[in-house]
Amino acid sequence: HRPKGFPPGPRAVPVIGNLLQLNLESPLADFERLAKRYGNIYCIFIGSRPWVILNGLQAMREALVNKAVDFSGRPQDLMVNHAVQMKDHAPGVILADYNQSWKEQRRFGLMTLKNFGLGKQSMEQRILAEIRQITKVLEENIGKTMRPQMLFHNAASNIICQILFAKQFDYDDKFMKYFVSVFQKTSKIINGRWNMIYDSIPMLRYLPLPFQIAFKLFKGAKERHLQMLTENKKTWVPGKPRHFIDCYLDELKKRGEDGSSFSEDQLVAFLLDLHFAGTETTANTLLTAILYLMNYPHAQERCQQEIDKVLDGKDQVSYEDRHQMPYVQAVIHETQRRADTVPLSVFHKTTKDTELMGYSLPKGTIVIPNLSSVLSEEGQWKSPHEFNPENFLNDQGEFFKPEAFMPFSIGPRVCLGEALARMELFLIVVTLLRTFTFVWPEDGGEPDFTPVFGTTQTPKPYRMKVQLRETDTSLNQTYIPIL
Ligand code: HEM
Repeated sequence: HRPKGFPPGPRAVPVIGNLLQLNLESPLADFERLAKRYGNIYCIFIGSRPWVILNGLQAMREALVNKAVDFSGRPQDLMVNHAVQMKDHAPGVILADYNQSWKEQRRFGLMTLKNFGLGKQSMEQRILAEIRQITKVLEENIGKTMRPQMLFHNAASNIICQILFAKQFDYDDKFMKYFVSVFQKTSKIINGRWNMIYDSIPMLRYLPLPFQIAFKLFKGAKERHLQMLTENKKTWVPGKPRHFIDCYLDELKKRGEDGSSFSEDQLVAFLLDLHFAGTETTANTLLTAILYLMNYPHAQERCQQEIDKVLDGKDQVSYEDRHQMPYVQAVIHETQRRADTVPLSVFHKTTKDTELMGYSLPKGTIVIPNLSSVLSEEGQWKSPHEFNPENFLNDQGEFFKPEAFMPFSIGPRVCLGEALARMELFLIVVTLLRTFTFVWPEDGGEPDFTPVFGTTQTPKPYRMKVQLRETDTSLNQTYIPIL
């Protein structure tokens, strides 16, 4: 049943709604087709429930920024809630509804991440430490062809683990491998065929279908995070925080029983949120970066020239150097645009009866920001459908960021880890390109740039050839024969 004044959409059938009209492997092409037919706001039915899809910059800005309060809720009764949320009073931050508790947790999370950027053991140092591990693995593979999937997942996971637990794991560590695998698997189950089926047909929820796997995996992940918390509590010294857990425990102690939203259950939920969101997103963006750099060797070479010029005589890159590297910045942003890492954002919900571009949306309507549609929207980009760093360069060759660049979403729910993610992408890409050249193997076949759909999209698995750059003399000694 379509409420009065509701956005238009395809006719739905009872019980399953529009389910059979969507390609459940990836609904993105269907969403684009429906936008052409019905406009930038339309509605589909998943089961008996309407989902309103927002497309294009204008609708996104109108809802998420101009009417931010009305559109910043989160649905509470979808498969993802049932899978991730073990306790009602501890929703964490990603899936928390728009309320005081979410505000407190989010503010604390932002502050804590920011404070890690200060002091001696700054965020930048932590990332650079991880880059040394990546470089070691790549050095072992010079002249060889390797699959980089695990490497970048391990590295991204390790950076967030340094913040959460002050731990940098070896790449064959069991704890780390467990989480990387949980995140890879669940990211595909919680957005795709299985969540749509679960959310459409409640009757099927108890059958042994793949969504049960997601439930089990998240439960296991939470148990391990709880273990981490229990262990760290034994050595916690109030007022001397070593990592995120300690900061949270300090806050909890400070607040006492003040009725705020802080609790150990919330902390465990927060750890999972940051660990998950911090691993899959950055890893898949990096994988996309290498995929494009290999297949656009001129772009790779131009980055290397810029890097060599700016870093001449320096030991290592610093995040400040980005201001002198407009082309590298453009390439990284273009990679993010093409990676389209979180295509449908995290689902939103209206917090009250509201209106959007002439349509009425009752309180509690599920709203899906189709970020993917903005990242390739015609009229917003010089080359909307191709890889072209010029999308981010003006006529003077200076870096600029078009308004339609929103891989982190916009508005009050904008990605909490944006600053960290951008720092990671810059430091990692620059350091790797300074030392290595990445080459698409001769027997690599035609590259396929279409990502595999999920909450986070993944480039199709590929192989890369690692070459040491000729300019790096320290590792590239020439043999001089003795006469
Ligand atoms: C390239 C990397 C990343 C991308 C593309 C990305 C993208 C996104 C998007 C699209 C959202 C949903 C925003 C919305 O609901 O409108 C989000 C939320 C979030 N992200 Fe990220 N993210 C990235 C990295 C990270 C990292 C490294 C962290 C952890 C430190 C993180 C933590 C979060 C959290 C906690 C939220 C929930 C915010 C809230 O609901 O208030 N993300 N991210």
